[in-house]
Amino acid sequence: MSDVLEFAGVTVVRGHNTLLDEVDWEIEEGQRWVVLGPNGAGKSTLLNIASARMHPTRGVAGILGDVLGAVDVFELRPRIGFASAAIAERIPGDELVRDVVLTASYGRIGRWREDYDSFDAGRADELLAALGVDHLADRRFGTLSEGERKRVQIARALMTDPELLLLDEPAAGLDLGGREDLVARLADLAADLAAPALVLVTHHVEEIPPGFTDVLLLRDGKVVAAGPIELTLTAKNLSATFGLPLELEQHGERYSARAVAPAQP
Ligand SMILES: Nc1ncnc2c1ncn2[C@@H]1O[C@H](COP(=O)(O)OP(=O)(O)OP(=O)(O)O)[C@@H](O)[C@H]1O
Repeated sequence: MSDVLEFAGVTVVRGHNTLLDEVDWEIEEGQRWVVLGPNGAGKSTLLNIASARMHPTRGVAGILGDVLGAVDVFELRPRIGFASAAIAERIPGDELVRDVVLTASYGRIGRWREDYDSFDAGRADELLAALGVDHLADRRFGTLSEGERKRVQIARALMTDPELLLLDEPAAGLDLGGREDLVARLADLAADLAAPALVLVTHHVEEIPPGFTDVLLLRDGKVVAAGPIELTLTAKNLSATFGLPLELEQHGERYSARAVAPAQP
C-alpha cells in the first residue's frame, strides 16, 4: 500500500446521488497534489474521506498505512492536518489567535484549560511566524482579515506535525494580493523537505503554487485525469473537467486559463 494515501474504487452514494464514482488515487510521500474541478465535482467529499471524516459507500480507502473501517479514526485524524471553511466556521470569534493554533494539538476547537505545554505554545508561535502572522498571536480570531484567517488556519492544521496536509480552497475569498501571498507561502511549504504530503483543493489553475507536483482533475465524482502536473494539466483535460473549451497558459511554474474565444465571422 502507498505510504500516504491509496484509494481503490472509492465510491460515495447519498440517496440517488453518486458523489464519488470509483475513484482510484495514490499519494506518495513528498508529493504535492492539486485537486481541480468545478462546483459540485466531489472535491470536498474526497477530502472528507482523505481526512477520515467520512467512509466510502464502496471501495477501499487506505490512509497512512491503515484502511478506513479497520482503524480507530480518532488515532488516525491527528496524523492528518485539515483546513477548510467548515472547520473555520466553528472557531469562536473571541478565541485568541495563538489558542486557535495551540488547541489543534488537543484535537479541540476552543480553549478549554489553562495548562498547555510550553513546548506546544512555542511550536504554535513558530508556525504563526512561518505563515507570517506571529504579530497577530494575541488578537481575537474574529478580528482578522480573511487572508490572515486563512494563514492562521494553515498554521493550526500543521500543529500536530501531520504526515498529510489537506487544504480545501485556502485562497477562496482572498483579494489578488492575498492570493499571491498565500500562493508564495504554499510554494515555500511545497519546497520544504520536512513538510508533509500536501493536497490543495481549488477551482482555479491560477492558485497552483510553484513546486506542486501532481494534479487530480475531478468532474461529476469521476477522475478525468490524474498524474504529474506537466503531463496531466493540459487544455484538453481542463476543458473536459470544466465542460467548456479552455485555453491554458503556462508562465514559469504558474498557470492561467480562460475560455477559448469564439471564431470571428
Ligand atoms: N449528503 C448529501 N446528499 C446528497 N448530495 C450531496 C450530499 N452532500 C453533497 N452532495 C452533493 O454532492 C456533490 C459533490 O459535493 P462536494 O461538496 O463534494 O463538491 P465540491 O467539488 O467540493 O463542490 P464546491 O466546489 O462547490 O465546493 C454536490 O452536487 C452536492 O450537492
